[in-house]
Amino acid sequence: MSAHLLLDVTDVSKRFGGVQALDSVGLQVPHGSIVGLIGPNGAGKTTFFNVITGLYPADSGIFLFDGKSYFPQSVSQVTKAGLARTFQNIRLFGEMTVLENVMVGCHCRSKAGLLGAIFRFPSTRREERAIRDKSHALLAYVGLSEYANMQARNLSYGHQRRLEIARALATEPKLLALDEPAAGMNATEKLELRELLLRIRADGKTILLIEHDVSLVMGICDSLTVLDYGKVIASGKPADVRGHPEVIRAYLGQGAV
Ligand SMILES: Nc1ncnc2c1ncn2[C@@H]1O[C@H](COP(=O)(O)OP(=O)(O)OP(=O)(O)O)[C@@H](O)[C@H]1O
Repeated sequence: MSAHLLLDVTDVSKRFGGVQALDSVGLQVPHGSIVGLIGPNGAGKTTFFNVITGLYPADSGIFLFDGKSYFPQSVSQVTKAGLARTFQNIRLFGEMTVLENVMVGCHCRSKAGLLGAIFRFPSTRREERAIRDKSHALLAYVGLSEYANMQARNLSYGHQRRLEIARALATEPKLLALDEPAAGMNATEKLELRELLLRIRADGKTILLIEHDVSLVMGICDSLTVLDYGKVIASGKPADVRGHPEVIRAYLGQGAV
């Protein structure tokens, strides 16, 4: 494994009945980069996310994260290892406030156990205050401070997507995996998202991105991997992938060249 790779997976396969959703897929994500995973509907992108984040067991595959073997067998193990994700269909706690949603993310790094929660030791209270402060800082980072006390379900769609990113960042990930973060956003929200993703990379995080917005993907990704029917059909720099005949045939179409 190359030292500059944060995520290095090879030969990942996953079958659902008669559908080979992933067929010997390999994908490498260098530290500090934004890597895009693209392809037509049903190509296997979300399945790949589900496998690397422990939602679905892979049928086979070799998984290396930050130089170590890792086995994505449960979401909590994967989060602890330093991989956080968002979902194509937003999964916030709608009845909780915006701030509380981020605090939930912080709790996976907290030390207080059940006894601390019941007896409210001074150390537990100190930790709670720190979590609250950190959550406010994260809301400021994604531009949602003014909505901290609003119920999450009342946020606009674009803001809900930003909140999901803040909650994922709260787990202190090395790798942030985003599943179609621009879906349903208007042009202004997409521009703001682009700036946010570039800032996250500039601040030293690594991003793996599924996204159908071709101009966003081409504009911010350092490299791309393209899936079609569960197989990698191309990977490389955006400019090279854009002109790849298989990618044009399967996904981009002639108009994109
Ligand atoms: N839980 C599941 N059970 C059965 N089949 C599934 C399951 N999840 C995905 N599939 C199938 O696996 C294939 C890949 O689906 P997947 O959702 O990973 O594609 P995708 O590239 O993310 O598509 P989209 O861009 O539409 O989100 C599809 O044929 C899909 O129907």
